[in-house]
Amino acid sequence: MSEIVSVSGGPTKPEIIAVSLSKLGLKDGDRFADVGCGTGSVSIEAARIARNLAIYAIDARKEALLATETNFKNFGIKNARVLAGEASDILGSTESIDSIDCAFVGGTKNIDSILEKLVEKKARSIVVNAVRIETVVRTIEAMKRLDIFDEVVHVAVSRSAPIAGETMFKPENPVYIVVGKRQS
Ligand SMILES: C[S@@+](CC[C@H](N)C(=O)[O-])C[C@H]1O[C@@H](n2cnc3c(N)ncnc32)[C@H](O)[C@@H]1O
Repeated sequence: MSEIVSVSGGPTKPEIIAVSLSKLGLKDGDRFADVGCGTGSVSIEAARIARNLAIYAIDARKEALLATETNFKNFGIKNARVLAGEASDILGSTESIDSIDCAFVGGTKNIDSILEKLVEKKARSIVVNAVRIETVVRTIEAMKRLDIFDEVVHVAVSRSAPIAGETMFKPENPVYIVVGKRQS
């Protein structure tokens, strides 16, 4: 089994990916956008849940794109396009992507614009991960303006760690999972 190549900010912790993808509700054949893909770990897990996904992995950082390409190759991810640049520009262009069914947003720079573009692309389900409270509030407000706000889940995970031959728990940074659904 390959080890995932990491970059700063990623990979997203597996427990956070699990809750995020369960909220997303992927279906076989969906067009899935991994916005701010970092290492691509969310796309890799998404491809285990749903068959024949068309994956659009987007990041503005060169090192993230290189890690995603390596990880996709090592984990046998097919039918994926790795797109370089500002997500709101890429999602706004009809040349790169004509429609999206579900989107995971792990990179929240320009979140208002990203959400607008995902709604224009007819996304039925959007999940945003945020650690800063200001980003959480901005995301909720933008989703309410766009009439897609569903819920926020605050996830706090503690992981076992050895101590003097026994076991203690160390807390991970809490993450807010903000969920948007198309009303219809
Ligand atoms: C926290 S990391 C994502 C981690 C990723 N989910 C993983 O599992 O590796 C956030 C990433 O989003 C990217 N990013 C943030 N805002 C962006 C934007 N507006 N457009 C493109 N990339 C963005 C950053 O470059 C960074 O690589």
